[in-house]
Amino acid sequence: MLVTSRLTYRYGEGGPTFRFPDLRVGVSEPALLLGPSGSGKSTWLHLLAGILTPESGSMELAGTDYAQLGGAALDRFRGQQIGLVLQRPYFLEALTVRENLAIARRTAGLPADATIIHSTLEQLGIDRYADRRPTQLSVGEQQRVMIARALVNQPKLILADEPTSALDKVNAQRVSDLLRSRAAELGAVLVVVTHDERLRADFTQVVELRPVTDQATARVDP
Ligand SMILES: Nc1ncnc2c1ncn2[C@@H]1O[C@H](COP(=O)(O)OP(=O)(O)OP(=O)(O)O)[C@@H](O)[C@H]1O
Repeated sequence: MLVTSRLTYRYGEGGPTFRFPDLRVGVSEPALLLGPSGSGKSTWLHLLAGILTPESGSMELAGTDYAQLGGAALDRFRGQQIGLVLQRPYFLEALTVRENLAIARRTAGLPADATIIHSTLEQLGIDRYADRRPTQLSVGEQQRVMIARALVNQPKLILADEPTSALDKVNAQRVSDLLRSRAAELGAVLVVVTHDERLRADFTQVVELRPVTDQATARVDP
């Protein structure tokens, strides 16, 4: 369960304060955070990912308020508990797909477990690309490798930032299906941030940010 309360963030002194809606997201209740450009979606995702530190508020995952963590403790928590999927793939290009996943595990202080790496690639239908470099794959295949890397540490929270915006309808649906089915299998909470309205029907909770600059408010669909 991910539970956030009264999260706020401000870019520098004098900048607008973003006040984010409280979230309560359980396993098998994936949440979609929608909002137009500039409404603060990426800011929100970066807070949830522990990349930005909130000005105030709490974020609790598996009993830990990680808004209170910093330094090495936050790095370890993020590496082991949170899997991040971004809009555009980025990889260590000199390394193979398999090696990219191994690095993701080692960076989080986990052993590079060949069995887990293989089964993660297999579940995403990309085990045959394990020894290729990511640049030798299509954009859609790279997207699946990025999802595999986000899942390889078996995180408790999967966050995805605009994972489908650059994809056509068929591939967008495939990515949405993969994220939801893998999250359910791992017993992980899934939160997707997007302006892609096509995803709305796939998600249990939809939270909308309004395009306001000094205060972000939301409507929560039951
Ligand atoms: N580093 C920064 N310094 C100051 N202001 C910033 C910074 N990053 C973002 N902002 C501002 O905060 C607001 C929200 O940005 P954010 O990227 O979170 O929006 P978004 O909803 O994700 O937009 P998009 O869909 O276009 O990516 C924008 O007005 C943006 O200009």
